[in-house]
Amino acid sequence: MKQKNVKIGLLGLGTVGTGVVKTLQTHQDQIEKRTGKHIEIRRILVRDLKKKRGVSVDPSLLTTSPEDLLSDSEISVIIEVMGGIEPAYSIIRKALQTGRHVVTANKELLAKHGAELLELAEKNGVQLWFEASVGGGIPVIRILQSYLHVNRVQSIAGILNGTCNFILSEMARTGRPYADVLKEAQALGYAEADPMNDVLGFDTMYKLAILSNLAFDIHIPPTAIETEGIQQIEPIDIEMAHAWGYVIKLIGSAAYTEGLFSASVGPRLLPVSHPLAQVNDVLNAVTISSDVVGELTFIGKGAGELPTASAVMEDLICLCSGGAGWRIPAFHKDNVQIDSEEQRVQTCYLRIAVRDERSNELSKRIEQVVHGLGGFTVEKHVRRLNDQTYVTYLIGGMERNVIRSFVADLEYVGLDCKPLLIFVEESEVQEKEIAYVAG
Ligand SMILES: NC(=O)C1=CN([C@@H]2O[C@H](COP(=O)(O)OP(=O)(O)OC[C@H]3O[C@@H](n4cnc5c(N)ncnc54)[C@H](OP(=O)(O)O)[C@@H]3O)[C@@H](O)[C@H]2O)C=CC1
Ligand SMILES: N[C@@H](CC=O)C(=O)O
Repeated sequence: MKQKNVKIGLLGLGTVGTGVVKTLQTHQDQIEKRTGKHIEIRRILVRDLKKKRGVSVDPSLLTTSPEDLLSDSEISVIIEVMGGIEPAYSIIRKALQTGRHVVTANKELLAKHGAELLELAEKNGVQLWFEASVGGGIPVIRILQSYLHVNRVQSIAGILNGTCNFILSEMARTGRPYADVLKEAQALGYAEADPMNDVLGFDTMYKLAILSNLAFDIHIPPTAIETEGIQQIEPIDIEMAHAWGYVIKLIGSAAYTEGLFSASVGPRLLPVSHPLAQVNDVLNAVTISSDVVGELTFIGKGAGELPTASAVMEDLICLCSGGAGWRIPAFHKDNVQIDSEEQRVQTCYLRIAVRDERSNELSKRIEQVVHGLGGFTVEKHVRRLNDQTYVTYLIGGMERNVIRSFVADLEYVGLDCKPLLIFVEESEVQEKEIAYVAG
């Protein structure tokens, strides 16, 4: 980038946009010293001109019309921190087509339209940067883009959603209910505009799709990733997991070997000794396993105003400094063969909640069916809470799809027992097996 004064069009002045403006206000000197450029925010697109802002900005910069940014020939970089598909997608397309570089934090947009937008950027001789789209302040995109050229990445696994990690850690620390902690995550600016994107696992799914595209040099649409959320987890699940030596985390993991890609997102029981088990609060962690360097793990704040603004600003600074020597990210168009994880034999946690008088009958039936399907009960616990009896199990020896269809049947036959199934990430249940427990 040749010009000394770089003029920015900012799309959005919410949590991340506010962090970007604050960081520019407090770090302009350092940026100038390091890049020789002066950064100026020229226009800011918002929805509501009257809204109270968390940072002081000249009100004349605010506009509700994207055209005010796109028609300003002085603007050479668009920073998109508004979220969602439309109007972000159309504005970014126009920005790239009219020769503007784009920096975005929008994981949904990248996961769904990354290949097309990167191609459009290349065609128009501009760049599209998206470090903030995964892992908040952790520079994991940069690592995949610019550090692992000689390595073949075999797998990626991690905690990729700050909101869910905050909810699960806070529930574990305080015993507070899920809905209560979700509200706090929203107030702290961690959650998406629609927090269902966080708790149903979609945000992690988008991030895992982006990482997979970059790490494995293949095209992975987000729909290829089996996804479950944390919305059904109750304090008792966290407590029982803990009693049996586990911690519950929302994990996204993907592997690519011999042309086969497999990936999933869902709550998992991690043994307390697992490296990701002690990654708490809003922290994210990503482990990349590759053939030459081995395992690399990165931990840092995965959401929030300043950590995310840091990633956006680092992209902007790289862009201003030429971004030399970095591989244009792949996002190849060829589709890849998807391998289901459903045939995997995996230990699982099963919880049912029933009215007292039915708990004995139902739990006996569950144990018999599990046994009949080749599984075995490793642990069992019965707890009375309010007007319900919670029966929790650790079950071994069954394929994912077999236990899943058994649990679906429990619901199908009208047993109002609120079943919850969570798979164990790593386990040694063959050694810990105690016996088949039947009444
Ligand atoms: N929050 C976080 O910790 C992180 C967020 N991200 C991503 O960054 C992006 C922004 O997130 P966040 O800052 O939390 O979102 P917010 O909801 O806090 O802010 C969104 C901003 O965009 C503006 N906006 C939204 N839609 C429109 C529209 N149609 N027209 C004009 N303006 C619009 C809003 O205007 P107004 O204020 O007037 O309503 C608001 O200023 C998302 O893609 C998110 O996934 C990525 C990493 C972390
Ligand atoms: N809602 C997201 C924000 C960052 O990507 C999260 O909680 O991780």
